[in-house]
Amino acid sequence: MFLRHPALHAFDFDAAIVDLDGTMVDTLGDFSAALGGMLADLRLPAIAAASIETMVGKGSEHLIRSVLAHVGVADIEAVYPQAWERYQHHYLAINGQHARVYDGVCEGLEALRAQGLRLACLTNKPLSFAQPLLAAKGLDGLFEQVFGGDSFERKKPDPLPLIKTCEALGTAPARTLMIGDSSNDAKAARAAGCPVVLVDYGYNHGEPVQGVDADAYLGSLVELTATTPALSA
Ligand SMILES: O=C(O)COP(=O)(O)O
Ligand SMILES: [Mg+2]
Repeated sequence: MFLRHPALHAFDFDAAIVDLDGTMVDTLGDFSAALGGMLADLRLPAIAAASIETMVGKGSEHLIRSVLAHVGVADIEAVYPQAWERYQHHYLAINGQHARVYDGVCEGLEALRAQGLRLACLTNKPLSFAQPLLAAKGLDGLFEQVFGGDSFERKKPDPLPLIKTCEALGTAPARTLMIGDSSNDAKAARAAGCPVVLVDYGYNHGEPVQGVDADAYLGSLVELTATTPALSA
């Protein structure tokens, strides 16, 4: 199939790999609630959601270490094991309750599937957080494969998770489109040889996503649908 977006006319795809946080679901409220519970349990100061937003995208371990540094913990590794245990406890208790699916996600992905693309979800979130979240938001049925930040030896921006996801789908990276919201998705895609589009409404470490090397930037996943014959032919 051909995608409608002007920058993508040259590409022909068999599958798409879709990021979760900041691309399909706005999870900042969940991150904020879980980290708030963790910090309270550790008797540490609270952190604002705006600060958390800049730290999301490289997985839970990186997020927890960044938050501990931000609130002034000197010996992060000494606190880390308990912080991770408390974070996991709180996240699983509220998973999805302070999160919402972005406009256009279901329509966009259903249209890609209707045109024959195979879909996988690849997130840096732990798989045990990702699976219940997708199910709670009614997104789980869209994907043949779901992989988390702990599914492979390394996380995005390393290309390994994308290469492994292409292998699981049985598709060539050059014919597998990465759809993400951050430099982690784009760097991983470039290194794996996958074309990549980025949404402009997610979390990119506080930086405008247009500054990241990608094939196109989207305001909504519906922009990926090939409903315009003149453009999709
Ligand atoms: O957990 C994170 O850091 C973000 O996960 P993502 O890969 O779905 O954006
Ligand atoms: Mg993301």
